[in-house]
Amino acid sequence: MLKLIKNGTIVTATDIYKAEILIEDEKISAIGTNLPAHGAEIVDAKGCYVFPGGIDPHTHLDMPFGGTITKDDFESGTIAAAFGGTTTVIDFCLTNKGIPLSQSIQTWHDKAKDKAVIDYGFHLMIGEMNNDVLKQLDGVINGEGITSFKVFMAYKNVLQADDETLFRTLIAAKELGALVMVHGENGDVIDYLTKKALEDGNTDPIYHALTRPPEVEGEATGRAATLTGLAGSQLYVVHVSCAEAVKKITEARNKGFNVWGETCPQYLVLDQTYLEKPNFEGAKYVWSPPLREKWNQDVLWNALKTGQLQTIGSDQCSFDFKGQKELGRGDFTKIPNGGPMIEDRLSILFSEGVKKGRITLNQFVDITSTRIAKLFGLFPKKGTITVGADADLVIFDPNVQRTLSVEAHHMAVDYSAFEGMAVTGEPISVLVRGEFVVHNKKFVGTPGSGQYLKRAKYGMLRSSDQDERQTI
Ligand SMILES: NC(=O)NCCC(=O)O
Ligand SMILES: [Zn+2]
Ligand SMILES: [Zn+2]
Repeated sequence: MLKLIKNGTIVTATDIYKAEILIEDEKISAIGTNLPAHGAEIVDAKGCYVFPGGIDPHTHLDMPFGGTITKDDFESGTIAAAFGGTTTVIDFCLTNKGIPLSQSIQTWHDKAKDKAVIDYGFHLMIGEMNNDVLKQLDGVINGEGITSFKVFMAYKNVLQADDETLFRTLIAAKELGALVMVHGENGDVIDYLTKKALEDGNTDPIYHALTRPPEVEGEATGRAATLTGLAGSQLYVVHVSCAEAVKKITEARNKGFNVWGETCPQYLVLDQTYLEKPNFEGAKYVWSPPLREKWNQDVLWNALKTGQLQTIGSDQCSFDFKGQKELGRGDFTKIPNGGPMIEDRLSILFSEGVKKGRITLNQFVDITSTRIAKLFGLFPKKGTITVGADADLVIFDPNVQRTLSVEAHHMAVDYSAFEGMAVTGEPISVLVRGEFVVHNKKFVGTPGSGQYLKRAKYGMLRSSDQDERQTI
């Protein structure tokens, strides 16, 4: 079925212009003015921007963590993502030591395949590195098209890997063409500080933040960056929350190291005082790294503006307040770490970023979509509006005023991290490969219609699942 999007303003990472978009067989087949309709369904985007679909490089859907399992799975999570203007997620596939990687990947395929309403890929957690794991990586990259690995430097005795594992993963990634992602916090120091806090009777949610000071994020980020330079490899630091970590990334980049950084909407608009909310409500804001003193927000916005940080991920990892976050009443270390952000990523960046003059409209597209597609081997199939690209499009009204709230959102979780926040701008309709998933603010998608994405190696282009081409 043909569709013709008319009267909208197309925005890419580089251009802003008025034109029509013709969609045919899942792809953009023409862009121009006065395009022949050929019986196409006409989609009126008057007064709206047309963005490439958002790509969320950092989600945890249907993930066991903290003695429970995230509330949003691949169905509710991707529906919420679509309402927020995201058409692709890259979720973290957890692994267990000694278990074949293919088994863990299959578990993640099973979680996603009948549920996702938008397209999806996986990053693979590396918890140990040895010859047996090394042998399996060729299949992971060339078979599964998983071209990014995640190493946790925190969560001691749970997910944390040691420095040898990180270093060997960096070396392997360089040889194989993968991007290494790190959760940059010093897990050993955090482990000591949390034990000490509990011994001293400090059990409230605020101690989650006080036992993970910015220095432990800066130290781990700097260590990972140094090891990346030594290995001549490539690194992507997830969920950067503070000035200390931005500084380490900037220093590494200034030395010419291939180091990239992501921040998240929560660090841009919320601060550490949220963990002090009474009646244990601070638990709603417990995630890692923690929220920081407010002044860090200016540093993060400036880093996005100047390119010291390049992307924004949601770090969606949602737990209900009732029954899940409450597991940590009387012991903050038992509060499941994570929050619900998948739906609000674009809206917050647009409203607080573009509307307030902190970033440009083109930067907004680059930060939420294009750069992510390039770093994670999806460009130009995803991440831009061009002939031949997947017709993943967001029709976005830049003038709607609304309030973020648990009643208005579509995540399965029982609270909003951004409750009461006024934002300007809203995705009105969202298409994935030419089909509406959200149409005039109503969900019209189908669970299971989302496709698994095999991604190109680091620095390579991807036009289809089969096609990997020249270095960007
Ligand atoms: N961020 C968080 O607290 N939970 C999700 C897991 C992670 O990204 O560290
Ligand atoms: Zn993390
Ligand atoms: Zn995460």
